[in-house]
Amino acid sequence: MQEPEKRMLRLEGVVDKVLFFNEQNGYIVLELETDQSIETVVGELGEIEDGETLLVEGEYITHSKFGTQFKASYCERKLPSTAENIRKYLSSGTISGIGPSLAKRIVDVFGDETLEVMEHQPEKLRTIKGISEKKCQEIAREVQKIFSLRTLMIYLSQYHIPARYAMKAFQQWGVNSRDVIDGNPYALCGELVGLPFQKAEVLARSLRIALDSDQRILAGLQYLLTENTFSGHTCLPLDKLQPLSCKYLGIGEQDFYANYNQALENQQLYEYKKGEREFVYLPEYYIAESYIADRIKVILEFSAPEDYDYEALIDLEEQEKQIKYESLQRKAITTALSRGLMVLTGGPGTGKTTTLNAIISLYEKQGKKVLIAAPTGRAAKRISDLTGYEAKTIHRLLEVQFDSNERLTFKHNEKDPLDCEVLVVDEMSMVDVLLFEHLLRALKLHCRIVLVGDSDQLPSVGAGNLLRDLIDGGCIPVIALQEIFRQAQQSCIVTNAHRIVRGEDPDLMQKQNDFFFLQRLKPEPACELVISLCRDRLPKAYGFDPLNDIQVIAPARKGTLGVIALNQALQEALNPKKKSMAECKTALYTFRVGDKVMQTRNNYDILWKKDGEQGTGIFNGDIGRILEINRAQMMATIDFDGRITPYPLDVLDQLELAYAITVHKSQGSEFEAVVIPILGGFEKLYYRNLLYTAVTRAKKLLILVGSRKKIEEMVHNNRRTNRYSCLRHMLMQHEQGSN
Ligand SMILES: Nc1ncnc2c1ncn2[C@@H]1O[C@H](COP(=O)(O)OP(=O)(O)OP(=O)(O)O)[C@@H](O)[C@H]1O
Repeated sequence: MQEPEKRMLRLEGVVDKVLFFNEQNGYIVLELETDQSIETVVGELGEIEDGETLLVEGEYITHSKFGTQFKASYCERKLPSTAENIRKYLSSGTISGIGPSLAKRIVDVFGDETLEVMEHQPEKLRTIKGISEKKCQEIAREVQKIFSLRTLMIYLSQYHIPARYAMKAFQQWGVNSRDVIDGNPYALCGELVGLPFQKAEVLARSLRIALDSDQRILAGLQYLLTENTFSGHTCLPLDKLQPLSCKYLGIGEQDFYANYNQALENQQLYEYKKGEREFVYLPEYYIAESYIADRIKVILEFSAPEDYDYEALIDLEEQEKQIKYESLQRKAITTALSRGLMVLTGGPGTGKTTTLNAIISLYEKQGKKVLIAAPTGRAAKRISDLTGYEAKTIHRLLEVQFDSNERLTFKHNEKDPLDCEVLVVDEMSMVDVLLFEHLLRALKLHCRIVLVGDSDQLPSVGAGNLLRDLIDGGCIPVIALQEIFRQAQQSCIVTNAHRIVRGEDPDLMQKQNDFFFLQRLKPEPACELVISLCRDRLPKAYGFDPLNDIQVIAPARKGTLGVIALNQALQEALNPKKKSMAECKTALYTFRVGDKVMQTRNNYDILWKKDGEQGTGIFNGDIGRILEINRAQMMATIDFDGRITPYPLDVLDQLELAYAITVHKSQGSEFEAVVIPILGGFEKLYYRNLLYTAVTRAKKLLILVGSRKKIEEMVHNNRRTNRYSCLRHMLMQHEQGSN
C-alpha cells in the first residue's frame, strides 16, 4: 500500500507548550498557536522553547492514536518579540538560573527589550533584585551560549540543514562554530558532525567556496570512499577512485593528485600497494585491516604448532559423549587445542557445532576460561541453545561505551582486555573488519581464538570480506568440514542447501520430507498462498505458531512479494485492526498490539528487564512482540525474546513489522519453518548465496513459493559480491614472508 502524496504546507505561530524533546536527535513535539488554531507539531527541529515564534514547513499526518499532527521537515525560528512571549520563553527554563518569578521581574523592567538587553548589555541585569554580580556573569555566559546555538540553527536551516547537525557542530566548536563553518563548510562532513556531502555543497556554493578548493576535494574523496564502504568495499583502487572523483567533483587530474598526495601525507587517506595497483583507504578501514593482519601474524608466530598428542583426550571425549568424530572433526579439535588461531568452516549438517562442543569441553577440562560470542543477539542465542554454553553478542562482551563526542567505543581494549584464555566466535561470516579489529584489541596476547562460520553465507553487512579473506589468506589453519552427517542427510533442507551451494538445482519434486516447492507464477496468487500457509495451512498441518515458529523470508523489500507489502498483507491476516486496539504509525507501517516487529538499528539507550535482570540496548535484527501501546506516555512495551522493553515512540521508525524479513536480516537466525517467495524481480538480488542463506535458515520445514525457473536462475547466478579489500593480500604477504 502506498502512502498518498502529500503537499508541503506552512504554519506560523507561537510555541504554546513543548510536550516532548529528545536531546539525542533533536526530535520535538510541541503545541503551536497560530492565528486560527492550536496545532501539534512534530519533527527533528532541535531544542525550542515556549514562547518562540516558528515558521514550519511540512505536512499533516494522521496518527491513529495521536490524531492529526503537523510533521515539520523545515523550521525557521524567531525569538519572541512581545513582553508576554519573552516571559513565557524565559519561564520555561531556557536559561539556567532563571525561573518563572525571576523571568517576570526581568521582563517587568525591560519589557520587549529584554532579550536585546540580555544579549548585548547583560550588566544591566544587576539592577534586578536577586541578581548578584556572579549570577549576572553566569546568565551572560549562558545567554551567549544559547543564542549562539540558536543563531547557528537558524543560519543552517536556511540551507535546509536539520537542527541536529547544528547541535553536533555546537558540541564541537561551541561559540566559534559559525567561524569554523564559514571557513570550511566541509568541516561539517567529518565524522563528528556527519553532515552529508551534498548538504555541505549547498552551503559551500552560497559561501562561494571554489570548486577546486582543497577542502572540497578532500571532503569529496572521503565522501566517495565512505559511500563505497556501504557497498562493502573497505578501499577502492586508485585507478577507479581517480576518474570517479574527477567526474563527481568536476575537477581535473592534476587537482585530484595534488590533493590526494597531500591527504596521504596528512594521513587523512591511506594507500596500500597490491601488485601494480594502489588501493585507497579511509584511515579507520586501513588501520582495521592492517591491525588484523599484523595481530594474526603475531598470534601465529607465538603459537607454533604444539606436538602434544591430543588423540587420547579426544578418545576420552568420544567415550563421554558416545560419539565417533570423523577424521576432519578430530583434526579440527586438535588444531583448535594446539594452535593460537583457527577457522572452522563448513555447510549445514557438516558437524561444526558438534566439533565446537568438543573443543569447548576439552578446553574447559584443561581449566581454561572460554568465552563464546556471536555477532547478533539471535546468533548468540542459537549457539547458546545448541552448545549449552552461555554466549554473548560481541558488543555485549566488549561492553559498549560512548566517548565525549558520543561515538561508540568499547570498555574492553588493549588496556582492559577480556578475562579469557579462549575465545570462540560463531557466525563469523557476519562479522565485519571494524568489529573484528576491536575484538582482537580486547584479547590478551596468549588468548586462543576459534572462528566458526560458513563462508558461503552472505558477507557481513559492514564493509569487508573478513571470513573469506581470513580463509584465503593462507596463513591461518582452516578446517573445512565437508561430510554431511547421516542425520543431516535425511533432511532435504540440508541436502538441497548443499546442492545449491555447488551450483546444482535443488530437488523440487519432493512431496514429503521437510523441503517443498509450490508453484505460483503470478505475484498475487503467490502472496495469497504465502498468507494461507502462515495463517492456516502450516499451523493446522504441523501445529506451528504463525508468529513464533513461521518466518517469511524474501529477497526484496519492494514489490508484491517484497518484505514491505508482505508485512502489510500478513499483518492484516494475522493481526487485523480491532476497534479497541491501540495503534501507532510510521511512514511505512501501522503498528498494533500483538504485532511481530524487528529492530532495524542498534539502539544503545533503550532499557529492558528480563527475569529481574536489567540491561540496555536493543540491536539491529532483534525480533519482538508489541505488548502495549501507551499514547499518553509516548511509549510502547515490547517483548524482545523475554526482554521486556519500554520502547519510546519517538524512535518508532527504528522498528519494522517482522512477519516477513529480508534474507540479509535473517542471517544468523534460524526458524522452525521458513516460507520463501521467489518469483521475479531485481536481478541483483537473485543470486546463489542469497538463496543458500535463506534456505539454511529453516530448521524443520522449508517452503519455496513461486517459479522453478527463477529458483534455478538463482542457483546458476554465482555472482559473488565483489568487495574491494586488501586483508587477504596483507595476510598472504605474511605467509610469503614466513616461508
Ligand atoms: N561425528 C559424528 N557422528 C555422528 N553424528 C554426528 C557427528 N558429528 C555431527 N553429527 C550429527 O550431524 C548433525 C549435524 O551436526 P552439527 O549440528 O554439528 O552440524 P553443523 O555444521 O553445526 O550444522 P548447522 O550449521 O546446520 O547447525 C547433527 O545431528 C549431529 O548430531
